Amino acid sequence: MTEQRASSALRVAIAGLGSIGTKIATALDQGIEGLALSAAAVRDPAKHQAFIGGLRHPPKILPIDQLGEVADIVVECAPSSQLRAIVEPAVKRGKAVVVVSVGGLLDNFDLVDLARANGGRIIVPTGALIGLDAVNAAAIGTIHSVKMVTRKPIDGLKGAPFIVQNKIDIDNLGEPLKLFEGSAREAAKGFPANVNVAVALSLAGIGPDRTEIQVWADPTVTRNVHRIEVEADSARFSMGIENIPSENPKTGLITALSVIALLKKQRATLCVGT
Ligand SMILES: NC(=O)C1=CN([C@@H]2O[C@H](COP(=O)(O)OP(=O)(O)OC[C@H]3O[C@@H](n4cnc5c(N)ncnc54)[C@H](O)[C@@H]3O)[C@@H](O)[C@H]2O)C=CC1
Ligand SMILES: O=C([O-])CC(=O)C(=O)O
Repeated sequence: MTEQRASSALRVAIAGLGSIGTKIATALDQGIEGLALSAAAVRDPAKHQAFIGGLRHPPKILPIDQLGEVADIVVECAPSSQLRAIVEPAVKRGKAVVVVSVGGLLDNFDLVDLARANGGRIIVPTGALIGLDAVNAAAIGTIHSVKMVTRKPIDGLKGAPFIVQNKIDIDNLGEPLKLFEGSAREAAKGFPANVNVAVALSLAGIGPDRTEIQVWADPTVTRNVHRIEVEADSARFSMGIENIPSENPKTGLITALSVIALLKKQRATLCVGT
């Protein structure tokens, strides 16, 4: 990147260098047109020293609430418990925040008003899902129903609050077990690290209370499988995706790629898809 291009580059900061964050940091470090990695926040700097030192242009390491001071776009990819601490200071400064822990937005929806009041933005990527462009388009008309069925391997569901609180033994399942059926809002409470996709789907369409979801623990699958049916006045469509888990078994590999694709669009001359 020339000096002139570097100085006009959009500065991106990453909150959380886990499964998703490290892939985004690597992509930015390798070069995305018009973007530069300016900073990152980590919980335990010693643990990330080797990764950060291995980057061509190591970013500054800052506390999560300071990322908006050195970035135009902050990418949130930490646990949802950290969402507010990351998003609030950034949108107060009028910055854009890409939120992947989108389930956490439901209990912090005032952040959207805060962003609006300060000229900030909250951007939810398609993430581990598919087809939010079509859902957005259908929502311009009338969507009658959105139904989603999620199946995950046992490792991808372990520790979910719904399973722990209801003392459900999923370790010895011989066949698929339906754990939950209800709204995306309720699902996000019971499975905060599993159904961000359902919340993203709901925000693109008819909201978290009307979007219906089933969550299955399925010992017969090796991928995170999501199937969606949308019934609208413009179209009826079915979508499905079978995500290969990343090193975090709860998180599909495609999630980080979705954010990288979104970042690429920020300065791309040719943009395809909404
Ligand atoms: N929207 C979507 O489609 C999807 C969203 N997700 C969500 O994305 C988020 C990130 O997922 P992964 O990268 O797989 O998680 P991960 O557990 O691999 O990484 C999270 C990172 O955040 C770090 N962290 C925790 N507290 C921190 C703090 N106070 N300051 C800085 N860093 C901190 C952790 O040390 C860890 O490195 C999760 O909330 C997950 O549920 C996951 C998959 C799909
Ligand atoms: O990666 C997936 O398949 C979906 C996921 O974890 C989430 O929505 O949080």
